[in-house]
Amino acid sequence: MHPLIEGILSATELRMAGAKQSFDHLKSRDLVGSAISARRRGLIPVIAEIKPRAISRPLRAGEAGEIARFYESRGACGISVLTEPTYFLGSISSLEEARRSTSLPVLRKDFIINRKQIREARADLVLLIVSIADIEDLIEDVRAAGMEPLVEVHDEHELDRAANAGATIVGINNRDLITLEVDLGRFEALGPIARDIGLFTVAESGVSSREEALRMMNAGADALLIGNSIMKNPALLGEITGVDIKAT
Ligand SMILES: O=P(O)(O)OC[C@@H](O)[C@@H](O)c1c[nH]c2ccccc12
Repeated sequence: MHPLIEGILSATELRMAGAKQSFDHLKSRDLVGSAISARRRGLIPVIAEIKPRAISRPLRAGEAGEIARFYESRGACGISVLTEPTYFLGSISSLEEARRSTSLPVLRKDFIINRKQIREARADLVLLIVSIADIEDLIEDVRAAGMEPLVEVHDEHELDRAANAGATIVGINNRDLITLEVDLGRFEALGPIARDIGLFTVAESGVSSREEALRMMNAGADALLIGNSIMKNPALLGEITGVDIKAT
């Protein structure tokens, strides 16, 4: 494992020792339905990520809500919010703000390794990374809390594990968690296999143009997850989804 990821995991363990557990059971928002409706409107379905690390500073109060509303206006079908504070500069309050500010399904992006973390915040989807977590148990915990797991895989072995554990939405990460390098060929190799077994597939990481987005769609992606490029240049999102800005 990359030393950075190891550092994040130990910081997470420490933080969780004193974490609060608050939770409401409001109705969950449906990512699959939202992605399908985006496609019906002729848009590329993008889960747009709020990722403070990409701009090298934590967000100001209110900023996560503003970004979420902007993403919604540019045709996003979902919002992803990094909540990991130590390296990614994220926060639970950004997640709550983003969810309050739009009606889109919101994905909590963090390094979830225990069930306490799952009940820390209300999201619609929770990322579970096969290579770091005991997903066989955590998938059930996420569903018991009224949310849906988005299970992240990097290779065929992890994909099998996700499918056997009951995942229905999988994220195929183009970024290698050991070298942190991006290769869009990873989704092209694994996406079709995941689709063939009936999973909803999200192509994660490394997309920074309409062409690259189309490349992932041609490989069978049901949705894309994009962070860095749109945090740095938010106007890019409308180009990628294909939204008609004049109509918004
Ligand atoms: O910023 P990018 O290259 O567009 O990637 C977004 C998203 O896929 C990436 O942030 C991500 C994918 N899996 C993760 C797990 C933890 C933290 C972050 C991630």
